[in-house]
Amino acid sequence: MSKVPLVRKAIVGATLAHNAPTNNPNPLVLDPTENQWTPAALERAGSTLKALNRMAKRPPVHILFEDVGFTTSTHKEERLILRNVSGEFRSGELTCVLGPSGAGKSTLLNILAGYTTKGVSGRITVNGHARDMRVFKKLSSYIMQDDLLQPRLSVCEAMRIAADLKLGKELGKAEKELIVEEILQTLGLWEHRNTRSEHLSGGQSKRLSVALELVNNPPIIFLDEPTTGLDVVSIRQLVVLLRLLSRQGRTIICTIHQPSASLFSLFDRVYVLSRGMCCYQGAAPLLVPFLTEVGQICPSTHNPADFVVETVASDPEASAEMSELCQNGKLCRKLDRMTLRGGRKPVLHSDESIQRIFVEHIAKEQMQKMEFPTTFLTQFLILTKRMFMQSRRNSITLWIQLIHHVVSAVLLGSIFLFVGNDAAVPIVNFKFCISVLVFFMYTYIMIPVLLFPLEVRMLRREYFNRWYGLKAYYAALTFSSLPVMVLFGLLFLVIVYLMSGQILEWDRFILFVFCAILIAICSEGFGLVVGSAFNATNGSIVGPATVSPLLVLCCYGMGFGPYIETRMKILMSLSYLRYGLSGLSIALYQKRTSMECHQDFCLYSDPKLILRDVGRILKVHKIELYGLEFAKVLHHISF
Ligand SMILES: Nc1ncnc2c1ncn2[C@@H]1O[C@H](COP(=O)(O)OP(=O)(O)OP(=O)(O)O)[C@@H](O)[C@H]1O
Repeated sequence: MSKVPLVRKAIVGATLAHNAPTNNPNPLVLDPTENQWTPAALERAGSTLKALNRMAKRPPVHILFEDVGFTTSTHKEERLILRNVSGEFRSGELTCVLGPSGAGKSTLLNILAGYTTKGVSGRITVNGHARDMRVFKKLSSYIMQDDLLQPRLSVCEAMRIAADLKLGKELGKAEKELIVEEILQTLGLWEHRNTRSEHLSGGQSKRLSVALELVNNPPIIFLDEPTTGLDVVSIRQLVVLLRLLSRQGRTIICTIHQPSASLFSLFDRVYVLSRGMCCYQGAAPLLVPFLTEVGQICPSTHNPADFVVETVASDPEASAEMSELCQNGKLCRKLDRMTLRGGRKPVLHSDESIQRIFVEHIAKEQMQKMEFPTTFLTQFLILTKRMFMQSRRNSITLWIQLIHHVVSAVLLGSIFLFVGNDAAVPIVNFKFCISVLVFFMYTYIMIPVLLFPLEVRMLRREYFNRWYGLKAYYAALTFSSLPVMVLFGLLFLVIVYLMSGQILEWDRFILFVFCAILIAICSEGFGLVVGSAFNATNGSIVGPATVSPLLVLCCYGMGFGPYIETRMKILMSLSYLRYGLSGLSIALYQKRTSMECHQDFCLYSDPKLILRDVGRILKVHKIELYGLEFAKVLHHISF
């Protein structure tokens, strides 16, 4: 019998037993007729995630913030986005941050999660200690509104990679498998485990985002607008799931646009923001009595969430009064006893026990001294494997690249047909070198300029949630692009080298290929810099616009090489392309016999003269060394 069915049986036995009478295979999908969070549903869901909680133990987290302000400044004005708001989010509770559009909900979440740090004032404490971002980032997960999933990976593959990166050596392979399966079962994704992420529905994608972040069992999870774009059923499933996660001792904070009345009742705590001020903080059932205190009577037929948002948005006076009454978040309306309708009680810890567990956890973290759960080498290997898998499955892109290389090679070869050994047209052969340079430059700059901005959005989530370091990511990215670059580049170069009739000597050809690949690697590094700083639209303007002057500088001096002015030489030394062009022309002309002359007189029969006159002066070995060093430096900078 295979291991997986055994594991599955062990984990979900109880769940399936519960589901049998209702014939409901997914513990979180409530019956269509079941419009409430019933004891049965809670019991079904509560029987899951046991392995995760047992194996990846984490301390509960209370987060307290006092007088948090956020100001943005432009050259024209300073804008106060958050006005000294206070509040507290506790473990075992599901909190909803409500407010009209532009109230500052995402800003508050960004600040609490540590995503925004500049321009922030106030105090944030975690379990009574000042927030230490190094520890806090390992304990928290932030699921952003526009989170993208890694394409071309199945649900199971994505989860396994997340487990390898986030759990490291903390757990063995079998335990990770168990956790992955348990989470997928709980989130109702097990039956879609072999579906690629790009084929998942909106609700399933959101659940996968949550599943990926759950792998290391973070005790605090922030979600920005997790329900955007989902239908009513998916929204309900997701909120029910979040409630289950909070019931197991986690602190879950999410912003939600207009929850329905039944959905609103699933939240333990509500935090209302308006114009950067806190207008209410406390238990969801106490919101309506609070509104009554400020003269805003919510009709019994009205959804309290809609009512409060409408009130604070349309009535600034009421909003100010509410803010004053709750002291901008300092006062929290609490239920005497946290009661759940028919469900299990949340795991609530005493403040003293939380303090003790947390201090122990910090001591353990400080002993480990590791910023990420895995070493650089492990991150590099896992990421390289993931990138190889993705590029292998992206067959259309590979075909396009292959056709691009072959067609361009045949075109270039036809233009420069058999010019390689003809002393009558030496400058034409030099132009051949420039054409090869331009091909590698544009091809390998434009790929990252167009594709990397999308990748950056995925990278942002994974890096922020401490999956891996940037060095490991860029090393894996460069390494994983090498095979395609070398293979297709070689194909291109074989075609153009033969068609243009260059001298057939192995060492010459190898040096020519080596220089061309170095140009490609440097150009890719340049493209990554542009792609990480600009979106695809701006990048496709900035990329070529930046590289064009470098191209001009690299070709300067053609025909009057020995007379290039010193200031121009200095400027030219800034262009990595110049070193590339020197390398290519040296590969073709250095130490070779005189070129064939089919006319009475050929000025450039001696290849040394060509090198001199096109500005590739004869200090050949020095140029080569500088070129390689500069290429290395440029590539490092791009890291
Ligand atoms: N970095 C920034 N620079 C300038 N203005 C900002 C910045 N960040 C946020 N704002 C402004 O702060 C206000 C609050 O933005 P925020 O995204 O937090 O609102 P929100 O409540 O999440 O709105 P929505 O529900 O529409 O997403 C908005 O007016 C926004 O324009």
